[in-house]
Parts: sequence; structure tokens; C-alpha cells
Amino acid sequence: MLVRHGDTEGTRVESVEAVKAKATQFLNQLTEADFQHCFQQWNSRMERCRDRQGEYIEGDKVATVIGCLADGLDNKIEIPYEVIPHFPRSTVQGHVGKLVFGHITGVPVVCMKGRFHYYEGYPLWKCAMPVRVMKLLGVTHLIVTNAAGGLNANYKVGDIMLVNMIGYGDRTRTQAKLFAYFKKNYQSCSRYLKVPGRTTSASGPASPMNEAYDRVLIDEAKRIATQLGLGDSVHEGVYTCLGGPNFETVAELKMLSMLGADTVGMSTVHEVITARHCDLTVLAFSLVTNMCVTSYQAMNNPNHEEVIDVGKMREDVLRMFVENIVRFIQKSKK
Ligand SMILES: O=P(O)(O)O[C@@H]1C[C@H](O)[C@@H](CO)O1
Ligand code: HPA
Repeated sequence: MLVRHGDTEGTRVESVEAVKAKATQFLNQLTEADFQHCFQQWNSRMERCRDRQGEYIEGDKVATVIGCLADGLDNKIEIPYEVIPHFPRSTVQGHVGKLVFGHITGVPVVCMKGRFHYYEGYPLWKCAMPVRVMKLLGVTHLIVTNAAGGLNANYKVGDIMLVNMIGYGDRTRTQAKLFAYFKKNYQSCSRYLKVPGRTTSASGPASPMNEAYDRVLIDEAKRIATQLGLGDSVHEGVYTCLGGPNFETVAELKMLSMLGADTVGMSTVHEVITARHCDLTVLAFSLVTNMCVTSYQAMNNPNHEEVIDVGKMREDVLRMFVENIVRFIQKSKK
């Protein structure tokens, strides 16, 4: 996930050091309860699912596939998650979670190297908490990336899909039911954010999710793709998030395909809902790291190594793509 930060409350953020100082100051004022309170209802409703998911936690299954974006920043300053107050911890053995501040083509950005997944045992509000922290840091635009399985038969491994709608699923409910469920909770949490005396800088009014993914940025990303000669390998479609950490069954994938999903992954949706709630402009894209297996006869089941390898293989393309998008965001702000 990559984030650009810029103006906040009329004050230009001048340097990475200034942002770091500001972040520390902000975060020290907050208690975990501040964040938790915002998502109390959502959290309590998800508690049941989390308990059930707990049994699936497997420490060695996570990696940030597109973490290379953070590695490529200029003037890097890295802050391990462990030293950020109230931040979730990476539960993965040997996996270094850190916020990386720096520049892309001269534009100040902060990247998450390592995100938090529901299957690590965190409630969704906590998985999405870094987005609220970024808002506090003055971030205005969020570019969310994910590794995903390609469900649309026209996609190929290595393709990019710009997300244009949300979906959410788990083992027991249909996408539509869950979407309604999230929408309801999402709206109710805005009440908590308005409690007097509580920090409101991370909050925002409830906003409709139908246009969560910024149309101007999607169109510009497509134009950039054509310019970079990536035209045929860049699509626009629907991403669906499942709980993971397992890859989906043939039956689940058939169901998701019927519901209109084009890619399937294990993240992003709750981060985007949170980002829109605090009024960040969002662009999200999937890197298709494997094709979903929709036949019981097929032998080519996806695996985590393949996901990592394809992420590495497309590193340069992704970096170039994101650099151009960041440049456009900067230009469009002037
Ligand atoms: O963090 P993302 O959603 O990009 O990572 C995906 C989902 C799983 O953690 C992993 C599967 O190999 O990649
Ligand atoms: O096929 C997949 N399914 C879910 N998550 C994924 N992340 C990468 N590939 C996949």
C-alpha cells in the first residue's frame, strides 16, 4: 500500500522529518480506545468471525508482495511498527513491518511495508487502522495495491486490474448481504467519530461507497498504462476480499464469478472503506499473481511462492506505473 501525503489543515508538510515528528506527536495524544471506539460496533459484530478465524493463523503465510514500492523510495526513513504507539504488530516470523517515508519523483509519500490481514487474527478496524494514522499525518491520496487471483477469464498472470467497485465475502454469506452489512456499520460508526472531545481529525462524514474508487484517477491510470505500453495488460474490474488465509475452493470461486468478481484477494476492502470514511481519495489495483482455479480437474492450484514470484517479476512495471500516477496526483493538486 502506498500513500502520498501533502497538505494538512492548510499547513504544508515540508519534510519527512517534520512528518515523523508530527506523527509521533499525534499518536502520543491518542489512546487505543480512540481508534477502537470509532469502530466499536463494527468490531463487536466482527468479533465472532475473528474468533473463528483465529484458528487459521499461520505465521509464515504473509508477505507484502508489492513491498518493492517502499524499497524504491528516495530519502527513505523507516519506522518499525513496533515503535509506533497503538499500531498493530506484524505477526509474521521474519517479516519486518514498517512505515517507510520518502519521495517518489520528488513527491513526499509514506508506504506500508507489510499490511495487516484479517487472518492474522486482527479485527478489521485494526487492519485498517494504518489508514487512519495516515490521515492524521496529512495524507490526501491513497493508492492501495494487492496481490490477487484472476477470476476473469480474459486476465493473465502479471496483469493489473484497477478496482472500480467493492465486494466482500466470507464462507457463509453472499457478497450482497455482507456489503449491506458493512455499509450499515460503516454509517453507524460515524456517530462515534463526532463525540465531543474525541479526536475528530481522523474522521469524516459517512460517504457513499459506490464511487469509492476515484474515477479521475482510474481514467488517468488507464491513460498512463497506454502510454507505458501496458494497455492490454491493464483492466478495470471488481475486486472481492475473502478472509483467507486459504486460497478459495472451486465452488467459492464459481459463486464469486457469478456475482461478478474479476479478482479475489484477502485485503484492501476494509482499508478503502476506512479511507473513504476519512475522505481520502483512493485508487486501488490488483496485481494478478495467479489465475483462479475454477475446475475440479485442474491441477494448477495457486500457492504463496507463485504469488511472491509474480510480484517480483512485475516490480519494475509496478514501480513505473505508480511513479506516473503519483506524478499526476501532484500535478493535479497544483
Ligand atoms: O496483502 P495482499 O492482499 O496483497 O496479499 C495477498 C493475500 C495473501 O496474504 C497473500 C496470498 O499469497 O497475498
Ligand atoms: O488466488 C488468490 N486468492 C486469494 N488471495 C490471493 N492473493 C493472491 N492470489 C490469491
